[in-house]
Amino acid sequence: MNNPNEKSFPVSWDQFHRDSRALAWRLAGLGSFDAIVAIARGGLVPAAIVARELNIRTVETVAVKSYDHQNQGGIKVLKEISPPLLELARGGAKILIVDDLVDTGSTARVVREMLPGAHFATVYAKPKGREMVDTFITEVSQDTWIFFPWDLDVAYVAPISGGTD
Ligand SMILES: O=P(O)(O)OC[C@H]1O[C@H](OP(=O)(O)OP(=O)(O)O)[C@H](O)[C@@H]1O
Ligand SMILES: O=c1[nH]c(=O)c2nc[nH]c2[nH]1
Ligand SMILES: [Mg+2]
Repeated sequence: MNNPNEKSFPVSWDQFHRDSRALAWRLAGLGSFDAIVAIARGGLVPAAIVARELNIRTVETVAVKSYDHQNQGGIKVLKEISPPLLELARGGAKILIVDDLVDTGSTARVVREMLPGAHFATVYAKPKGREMVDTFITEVSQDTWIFFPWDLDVAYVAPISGGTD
């Protein structure tokens, strides 16, 4: 498959922490949540930061795989939400779903169906998927690939002039 991501948006740990905290500030204005469901793997880091900021101790996971590197495949649910969490939701608890980003919205659609009344929050959103998210912090264009800090390393970059030193 050709890579439709012409632009790249690399995010440092520092920036990701700031953006996740900004998400927590915004969510704090919406009242309290009883539990978080993190969409693993990408949602684990922002979920931990939001859980710390909002003092939410019940953190559940759902594991969804949609991409191999930058190529989207079929959606696979690798780990379902646990029955006690679903029971909590059915009993009227306020559930917050957290992911790192929404791109096409496919992952969000699948998880929303599992928890219809939950609030869905991501740090970043692309235009195709933003309607699927209740709260996000930064929008990036559809042709941009976001590089998260856990996928990056410090590496040499050639000078703008094209030379090697
Ligand atoms: O809106 P979509 O087009 O569905 O894309 C967004 C999803 O894709 C990425 O997960 P990925 O499938 O790469 O798995 P990972 O979280 O384990 O890296 C990202 O973490 C989101 O969960
Ligand atoms: O690291 C990632 N960056 C992205 O922009 C993206 N879109 C879907 N899945 C993604 N993973
Ligand atoms: Mg993911």
